[in-house]
Amino acid sequence: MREVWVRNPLGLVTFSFCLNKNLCLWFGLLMKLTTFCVVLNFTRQTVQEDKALIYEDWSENILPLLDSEPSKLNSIFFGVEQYFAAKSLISSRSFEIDDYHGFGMVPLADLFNHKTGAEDVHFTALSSNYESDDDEVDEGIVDEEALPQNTSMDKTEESVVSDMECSSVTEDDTSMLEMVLIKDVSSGAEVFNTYGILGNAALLHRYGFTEQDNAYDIVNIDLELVIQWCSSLFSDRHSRSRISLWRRLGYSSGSENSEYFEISFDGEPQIELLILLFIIFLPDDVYNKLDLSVAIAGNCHESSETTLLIDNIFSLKESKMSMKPLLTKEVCDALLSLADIRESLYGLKSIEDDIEALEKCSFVGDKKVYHSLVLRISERKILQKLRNYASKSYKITNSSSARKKLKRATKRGI
Ligand SMILES: C[S@@+](CC[C@H](N)C(=O)[O-])C[C@H]1O[C@@H](n2cnc3c(N)ncnc32)[C@H](O)[C@@H]1O
Repeated sequence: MREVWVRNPLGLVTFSFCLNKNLCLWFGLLMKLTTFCVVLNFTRQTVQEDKALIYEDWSENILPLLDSEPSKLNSIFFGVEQYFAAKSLISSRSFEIDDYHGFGMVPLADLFNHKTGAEDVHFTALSSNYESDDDEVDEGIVDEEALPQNTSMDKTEESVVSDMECSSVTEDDTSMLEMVLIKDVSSGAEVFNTYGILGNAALLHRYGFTEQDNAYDIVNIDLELVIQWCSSLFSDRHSRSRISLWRRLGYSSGSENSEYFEISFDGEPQIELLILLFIIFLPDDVYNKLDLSVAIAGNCHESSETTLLIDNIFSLKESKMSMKPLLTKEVCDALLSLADIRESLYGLKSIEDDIEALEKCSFVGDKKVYHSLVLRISERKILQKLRNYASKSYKITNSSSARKKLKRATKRGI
């Protein structure tokens, strides 16, 4: 394995890593073995699923070695707890390099701490072999031409760079990864990378830390929780049939036992949740018509009313602009109830108690307590925004329908 300094055509000083493909592939394989999902939507279920997968890996790959006779492994170092610890360490220091290399641990690249949306360095693929359908293969891989043309390196460093092994780097070298400084960094300041656009639960799960005021933070509401709430208002039969229709309309996602809805940092619920709540509150006759239309199949709807409803629902999926019709009083009240039920999962302590505890807690002292408090507070603030969203949306929808009623009445001369 070797590393070289190179200058790219734009004059950016970059540091390239020569990847040992076998090493990368090995770690890639390791990552795949445990199917560690590097997706935005980390949830409680993801943590549980990952734990189960890691346990499965350990049982399949390590346990037979321990059980084999004569075993050369000291079981003290190869228990499941040790396996979890090693796996966490690897996971916190590896990332998806690109489509070609998959997951890997890149020497030096793991030096950088993460900053959401304000990183100083990017990793770029040198060779066209890395190119995927998208121009950007992952958050760290960028188009060099889009980068700023200045660099914080001074002349002395540049000349050192040009003296080095530039000639050994070719455009088609599939083993090269380039690190580009994308903005000036003051001398002595920390240089940050980004591990991606991740909410606090994802950061905590994968890397063991959180960020205050993380604009990509989200809260998940499990489908299970929605089902429980629904069953408290309606019969089980009602809940089951409405959820089934929602699924048949194609709005469910993920596996049946790990479905959830996201609430964005601004408190906006995922449209799929609004559609489900809307379907739950449909009057029986409208529900029956819709159900029949869906059963009859595809697009040959019998009544124009049903067609309109389905069309509305489908166009809602494409455009956020038309979310308003979904925000009926019942749906908004349901959102308020769901926010309360979700909040009750944090236990008896109020958000104010959490804020007070965070003020007293030091970042360096008890990291676990610190980061769990940041996560709780951030999520609870999002739930508060969800409540504001529900109250505000209802007021807006209500006042606009009141205006429409007034207009109609005026036209009729009432
Ligand atoms: C790839 S390493 C980064 C370099 C690391 N600080 C080191 O000591 O080599 C990833 C780990 O660094 C820590 N880390 C990275 N960014 C952080 C941040 N913004 N705040 C707190 N810890 C961070 C976390 O422990 C994470 O698991």
